[in-house]
Amino acid sequence: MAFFTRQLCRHFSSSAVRNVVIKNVTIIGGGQMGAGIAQVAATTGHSVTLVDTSDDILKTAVKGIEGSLKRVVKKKFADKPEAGEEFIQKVLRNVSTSTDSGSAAQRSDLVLEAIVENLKIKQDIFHQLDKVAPEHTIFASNTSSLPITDIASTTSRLDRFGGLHFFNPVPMMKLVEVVATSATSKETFDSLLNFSKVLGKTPVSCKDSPGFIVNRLLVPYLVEAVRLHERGHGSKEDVDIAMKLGAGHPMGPFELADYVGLDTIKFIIDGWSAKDPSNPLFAPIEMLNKLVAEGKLGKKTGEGFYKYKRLIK
Ligand SMILES: CC(=O)CC(=O)SCCNC(=O)CCNC(=O)[C@H](O)C(C)(C)COP(=O)(O)OP(=O)(O)OC[C@H]1O[C@@H](n2cnc3c(N)ncnc32)[C@H](O)[C@@H]1OP(=O)(O)O
Ligand SMILES: NC(=O)C1=CN([C@@H]2O[C@H](COP(=O)(O)OP(=O)(O)OC[C@H]3O[C@@H](n4cnc5c(N)ncnc54)[C@H](O)[C@@H]3O)[C@@H](O)[C@H]2O)C=CC1
Repeated sequence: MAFFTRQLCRHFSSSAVRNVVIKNVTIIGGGQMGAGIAQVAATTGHSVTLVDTSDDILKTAVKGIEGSLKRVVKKKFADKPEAGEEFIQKVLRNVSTSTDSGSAAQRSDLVLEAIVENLKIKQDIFHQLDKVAPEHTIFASNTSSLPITDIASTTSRLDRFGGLHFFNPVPMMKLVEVVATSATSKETFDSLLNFSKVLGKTPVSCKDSPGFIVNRLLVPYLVEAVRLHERGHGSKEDVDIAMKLGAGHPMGPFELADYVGLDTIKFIIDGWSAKDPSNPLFAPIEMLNKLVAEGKLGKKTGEGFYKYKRLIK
C-alpha cells in the first residue's frame, strides 16, 4: 500500500508539471550560444534573463544581440528603418541580465544552460539551481557532447531534465536537437519540443548518445580535416575550398572549426577520447591542442586556424 501511495504521489507530482508553457526563460552563459538563444527566445516574445559571471561579459552579450538583430532587420525592414529600430528595442526589452543565477531561476519555467563544455561545472550549477527553482521548472543543457544523464545526475528533477541543443549561429540555424534521457518525462520532452517550434526552429528527437546526431557526425569530420592537413595532404585554404565547392558546405572545416571555437572542439574530442581511448576518430590532434594552448580559440579570440579582425560576439 505504501508503495502504491508513493507511485500515486509520483504520478501527481509529474502531472503537476504537465504541459509547461514556457514563457520565462533563464539562460546561463552569455557567450556565442547563450546570447544567440536569448535573442531568438526574446524575438519570439519570451521573457529572458541572461546570466553570466560578470556585468562586462553581459554587456558584450547584449551588444552582440543588438548587432545580430541589426543584421536581421536590415533585410526584414529594408524600407522601414524606424520600424526596424522599434523592433530591435522591443526585442531588447524582453532581455534582462543578471549575475545571480539563483534569483533568475526562481522566476523561470525553463533554465537552459550554455556555459563552458565541462561536466563538473555544469553539474555544480544545476545542483545549486535545483534547490531554488520552482517545482515545475524544466532544466535543459545546450551541451555539444556531454551525456545529459550525467549533467542531470546532481539534481532531484530527473523527469524535468532534457537536452536542448542549438546550432551556431542560433538566429540562422533552423535545427534544435531535443534530447530525452531514460528519465525525462513525456511532458518535459513535449514542452521542450513545443518550445523549439515556438522559437521557429525545426526540432529532431535524439537519444542521449555521445554527440547526439549532428556532432557525432560533424566533429570527427572536422578533426579529420586537421589530420589530413597535418599529413601534408592539403593546405587549410584548399581543404576549405574543396569542401565548399565539392561538397556544397557553406563553410570549409577550418572555417567552421574556428567559428564553433577550438576550445569547444577540443573539449568534445578529449571527452569522447577519455571514454573510448582506442577509437582512432577521437585520437589527440597536435595542431588543435597547440592552438588551444596558445589561446587561439578561433573567431571569438581573433585567431584560430585563421586570423580575424576582432569582432563582438
Ligand atoms: C558545435 C555544436 O555543438 C553544434 C554546432 O553549432 S556546429 C556548427 C553549425 N553551424 C554551421 O554549420 C554553420 C555553417 N555556416 C553557415 O551556415 C553560413 O556560413 C552562415 C549562416 C553562418 C553565414 O552565411 P554566409 O552566407 O556564409 O555569410 P553572410 O553573408 O555573412 O550571412 C548570410 C546571412 O546570414 C545572416 N547572418 C549570419 N550570421 C548572423 C547572425 N549571427 N545573426 C544574424 N544574422 C546573421 C547575414 O546577415 C546574412 O543575411 P542576408 O542574407 O539576409 O543578408
Ligand atoms: N560554439 C558552438 O558552436 C556551440 C557550442 N555549444 C555548447 O554550448 C555551450 C557554450 O558554448 P559557447 O557559447 O560556444 O561558449 P562561450 O565560451 O562562447 O561562452 C560560454 C559562456 O559561459 C560563461 N560561464 C562560464 N561559467 C559560468 C558560470 N558558472 N555561470 C555563468 N556563466 C558562466 C562564460 O563567461 C562565457 O560567457 C557549450 O556547452 C558548448 O559545447 C552548442 C552548440 C554549438
